[in-house]
Amino acid sequence: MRVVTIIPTYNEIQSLPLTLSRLRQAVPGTDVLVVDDNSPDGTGELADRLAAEDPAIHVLPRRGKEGLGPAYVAGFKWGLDNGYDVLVEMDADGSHQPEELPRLLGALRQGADMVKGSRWVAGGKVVNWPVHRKLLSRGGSLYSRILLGVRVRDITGGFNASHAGTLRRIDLDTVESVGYCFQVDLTWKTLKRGLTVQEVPITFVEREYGQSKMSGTIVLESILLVTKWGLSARWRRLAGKAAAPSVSA
Ligand SMILES: Nc1nc2c(ncn2[C@@H]2O[C@H](COP(=O)(O)OP(=O)(O)O[C@H]3O[C@H](CO)[C@@H](O)[C@H](O)[C@@H]3O)[C@@H](O)[C@H]2O)c(=O)[nH]1
Repeated sequence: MRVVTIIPTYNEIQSLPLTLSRLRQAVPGTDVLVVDDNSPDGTGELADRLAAEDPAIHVLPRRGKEGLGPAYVAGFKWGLDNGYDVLVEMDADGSHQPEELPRLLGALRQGADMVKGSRWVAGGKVVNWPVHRKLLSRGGSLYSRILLGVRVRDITGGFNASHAGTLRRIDLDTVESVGYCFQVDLTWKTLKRGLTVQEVPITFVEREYGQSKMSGTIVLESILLVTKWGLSARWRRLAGKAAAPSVSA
């Protein structure tokens, strides 16, 4: 099973080296793709230097800050073009623990089409996250569950693993979300295809270095897109054009 872990970066110069060394130690078999949006702090150049020292590390440089969604779509296309069987999403800032990746990969091996690291299932937790971020994350997942009719507890979570076949079934060119709503978008598209999404508990640790790129624009985009997808799914069901989505989680 050829695995690539895709790490999107924007201004992560302090966090990236430790995240990469922890990842390579915890899962020596994974290749890594850093997708950098021309970070002004030199993260891209640092990633190039690390890639020169380790053939398992690759870098996909992009023109400028275009958002998490386009960065992951570009990373997925690179991974599929290069023949990987499993594509992992992981933040650069240390909030996702590389040591937990083997459990995600194990669940994928046992048959799930997509595995989501989850803060909000039994056994999952967050460390040092401010109250407003906990509320935003839980509120976003609750809103998505109600509107989309799915059971996933942590649909906005960004520590995920998917089979190449799962991503091939999703038309990546139809991904419209630019910000963190991409995580909901990908999960929703997976469930809509009748594929299975399994949640595995993880511990999410607030970053020590740098800053979150969460913004009001990202929240607004999420509300608008989830509302649109939810209403359109209801309309299609009422019009008899679609079956109810799989609610498996
Ligand atoms: N290439 C690229 N990377 C980006 C961009 N914006 C953010 N990133 C990268 O995406 C990762 C997550 O960004 P953060 O800003 O650290 O996210 P967070 O606030 O900790 O958000 C958490 O909650 C979100 C909502 O639940 C999750 O979607 C996210 O994965 C994470 O769990 C980091 O590696 C960051 O550098 C972008 O425009 N381009």
